[in-house]
Order: sequence, then structure tokens, then C-alpha cells
Amino acid sequence: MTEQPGVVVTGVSGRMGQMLVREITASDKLKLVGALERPGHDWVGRDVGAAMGGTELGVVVEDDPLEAFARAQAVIDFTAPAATVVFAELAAQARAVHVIGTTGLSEDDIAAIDRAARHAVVVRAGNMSLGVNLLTKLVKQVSAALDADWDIEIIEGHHHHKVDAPSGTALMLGEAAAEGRGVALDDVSDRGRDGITGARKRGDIGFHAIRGGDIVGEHEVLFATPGERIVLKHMASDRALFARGALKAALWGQDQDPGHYDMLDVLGLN
Ligand SMILES: NC(=O)c1ccc[n+]([C@@H]2O[C@H](COP(=O)([O-])OP(=O)(O)OC[C@H]3O[C@@H](n4cnc5c(N)ncnc54)[C@H](O)[C@@H]3O)[C@@H](O)[C@H]2O)c1
Ligand SMILES: O=C(O)C1=N[C@H](C(=O)O)CCC1
Repeated sequence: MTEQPGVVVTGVSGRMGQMLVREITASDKLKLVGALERPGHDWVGRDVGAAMGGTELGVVVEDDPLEAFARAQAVIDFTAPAATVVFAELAAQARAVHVIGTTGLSEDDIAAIDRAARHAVVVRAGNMSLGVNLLTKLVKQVSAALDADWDIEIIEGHHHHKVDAPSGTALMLGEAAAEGRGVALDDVSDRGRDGITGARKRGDIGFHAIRGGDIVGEHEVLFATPGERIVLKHMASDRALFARGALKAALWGQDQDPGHYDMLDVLGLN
């Protein structure tokens, strides 16, 4: 592994982008070698530390991913689907590990990322925390132990700026529940009921999204049958835990063969 792999953070002015810069500059295992924002953003051309309201870090925010990725061993990317698909191809060309936290990706987006992962390491997860990834294992186990007499509902809550629903985490938990039950999530997913919906269909997995204030991320998986309920819940109160997971993935990826990995691989939970 290169000593202190160099990282480019994309979407650097965003909630996660700034958190990543703080975690990387506090780390003795990785170093910040680039900070990227979209063309036209008023941070472009400024030192990223100063733009964040702190001391200068000697890294100027830029808007050309090709140039930035050429000096990176890892790209940590929490932006938006359209940007992430472009970054996947460019990171693969630069043979940089691409850590993707972006959610709301379509099937086509994921297929494009799969193509990039033939040439380089990609680690992608809708949630980078240890707690949520462990929860997916528990959900799969509980779901496998119960039959469809138990209704499964996934309730998630996030801050009022979030643009996608269900959250990436809710979809990970839904996939885990469906896998445990031996069904395809697409066949049983029931999202956001409204109006005269009819009675609940046996075997469906329901999704519900709350958006409000500054909720960092809360996820609840409810297993309900007449007479009893099981609730498995995760509450995040600090975005730093997502950033720390991403840093761990960037380091882990340095020693892997090309491929599309997730946080269960990174955490050794697969
Ligand atoms: N996987 C996880 O653990 C996890 C945790 C938190 C957030 N997220 C996801 O990360 C993404 C970002 O979340 P956020 O709260 O930081 O959002 P945000 O809106 O605060 O930040 C996104 C940033 O990306 C930038 N951006 C968009 N297009 C770009 C481009 N083409 N080039 C460079 N920069 C570009 C925006 O300007 C913005 O600064 C969302 O999809 C969110 O769901 C994932
Ligand atoms: O703030 C967000 O946006 C988050 N997105 C991820 C998701 O969609 O699950 C993880 C939690 C925070």
C-alpha cells in the first residue's frame, strides 16, 4: 500500500463533504490531495479549509475531476447520482479506489458503476456505519426465522434537506429482509401508502419516510404479527460515523482486486 494514500473528496461543500475533510485532516492514515465541487460553485478556486471557515489546508477547491483524480489513490464521493456515475468512470481510469456514499442511484446508474468496477475497486454502501451494517445481518436473520404471518415495515427519518426516498439505508434493510425471506424486494416492496389502498398484502415489505429538521438518520424495522411485535432500530446522531466508515473503506480498498464491494466486505461481516 502507498504510504498515506491521497484522497480526493467530491462535493466538498456538502454536509458529508465537509465532514470528510475534517476526518481526513485529523487522520494519520490518509491525506487530502484534492477537493472537488461542481463547476460554477462559489468555493471553486478557494482553499477548502478557509472556505469551511477554518484555517487554510493548502488544498484549493477545483471543478475538474479528471485532473484531481489523477493524483488520488482514493476518491470519496457523497454527491448526487448523475455526478457519481461520471466519477465512477473517471476514478476507474485513474485506478483510484472509489468510495461511494451517494444514494438514490437507479438500476442503470448501478450498472454503470458495475462496469467501472471491472477496472478498479469500488466500495458502495447506502450507509457506512458499523451499526447499520450489523443491523442488516440481524434483519436478515430475524426475517429468515419468521414466516409471512409477520408483516415487515421499514420506517426511516432524515433531515429536511434529503432529496431521495426511501433512504439508501432503508433499501439496504429492505434487501436484507427480502433476502432472509427468500424473495426479491422488487416483487414485495410497498412504498408510501396513501388513500384507499386496500388491506395490506401478505408478504409485502412496507417503506415509510419521515423528513424533518436536522435528523441525521433513523431506521426502524418492524416485524408485526397479531399479539406481538419485534422492532430493530438504529439511530445516528453524528455524520462523522458515516465519514469514518468511508475512510476505512478507502484504506481497505487499497489492497483489493478490482470489483464492486460493500461495507460488509470492508467490516468483515460478509
Ligand atoms: N452512505 C452513507 O453512509 C451516507 C451518509 C450520509 C449521506 N449520504 C448520501 O450522500 C449524498 C450527499 O449527502 P449530503 O447530505 O452531503 O448532501 P449535500 O447536498 O449537502 O452535498 C452534496 C454536494 O455534492 C455536490 N455536487 C453535486 N454534483 C456535483 C458534481 N457534479 N461535482 C462535484 N460536486 C457535486 C453539491 O454541490 C453538494 O455540495 C446523498 O446522496 C446522501 O443520501 C450517504
Ligand atoms: O443524510 C443523508 O442523506 C443520509 N443518507 C443515507 C441514506 O440515504 O440512508 C445514510 C444516512 C444519512
